[in-house]
Amino acid sequence: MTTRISEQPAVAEPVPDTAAPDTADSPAAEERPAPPPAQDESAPERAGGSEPVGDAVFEIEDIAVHYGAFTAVKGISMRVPRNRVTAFIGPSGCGKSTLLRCLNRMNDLMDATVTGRLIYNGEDLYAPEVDAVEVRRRIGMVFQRPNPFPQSIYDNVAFGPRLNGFGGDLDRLVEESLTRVGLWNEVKDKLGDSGLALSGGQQQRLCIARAVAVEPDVLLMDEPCSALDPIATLKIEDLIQELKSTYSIVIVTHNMQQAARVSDMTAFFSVNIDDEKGMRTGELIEFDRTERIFNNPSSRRTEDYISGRFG
Ligand SMILES: Nc1ncnc2c1ncn2[C@@H]1O[C@H](COP(=O)(O)OP(=O)(O)OP(=O)(O)O)[C@@H](O)[C@H]1O
Repeated sequence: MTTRISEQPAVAEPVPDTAAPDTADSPAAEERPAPPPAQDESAPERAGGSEPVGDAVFEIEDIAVHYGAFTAVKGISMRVPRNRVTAFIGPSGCGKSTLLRCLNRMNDLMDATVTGRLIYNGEDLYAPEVDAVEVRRRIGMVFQRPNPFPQSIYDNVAFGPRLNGFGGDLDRLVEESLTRVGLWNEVKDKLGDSGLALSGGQQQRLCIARAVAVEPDVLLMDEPCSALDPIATLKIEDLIQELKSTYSIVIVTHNMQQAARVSDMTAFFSVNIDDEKGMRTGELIEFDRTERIFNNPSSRRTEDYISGRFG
């Protein structure tokens, strides 16, 4: 049974690196051929809008996000399936990261107003009694740039559990978390070394280990490979495939091949330009199985974007 977030004790969450610059995805990663899309018959069909989806971790209902007078996205309705990888793709500025940040109330930390309804495990994520800090523990986030704390590898992973008052075997939890992300063998003899001394790819896996150490329900990833080389990117993509048996994952990516490789469902967003008001507002164009989005999209706008006719 799902624990209600409004019943959870308050804990703190790792500090995000929201100032990370955009970097292009690795060209070599782009060149790797996409594997045949998964034929997962249990994946929901047509999960956008009001269409039913088997088991949704998030039900997004007519969400809009405003930064002051500027409306960044509006009219977003979709149901994000549990224990699947859902990719957000679309041109720069269409609001992918903005929507992602709604899913763990990270937008609360910015000057953003969220309207509409966002249901997480059957509960209104924005209800007054919901503790936003607890939300960010249960819904972890990984950022573009690896952002380990300037502490030891061990302490990076132990940080969240310690804050939560974890009373179990911390050494074991650290080992399990690092094993989960395929980092244990690489770091087991230098757990006291700084997390900042690791390579970029190792740092990103350390950040994922830090996120999973507090046993979240959902992992949000905002272009997690954009600062990594092709080998490190491949490791993170493999890791995402492994983690989805335990977590629901939502990933923002500029890399369409990456979306095709790692995700079960893909949401394509675009920008609606109102020249009269000078407004550029993001909107959801299509949300469907990844296979369908890439092979047989319903919308011409999706097709144009996928085929590179519009960027
Ligand atoms: N903190 C903020 N304050 C004001 N405006 C913002 C803020 N964050 C994003 N925006 C604006 O909201 C719109 C959507 O931005 P967002 O970063 O969500 O898009 P995106 O699709 O993730 O873009 P990209 O692919 O370039 O990262 C943009 O016009 C952006 O300038």
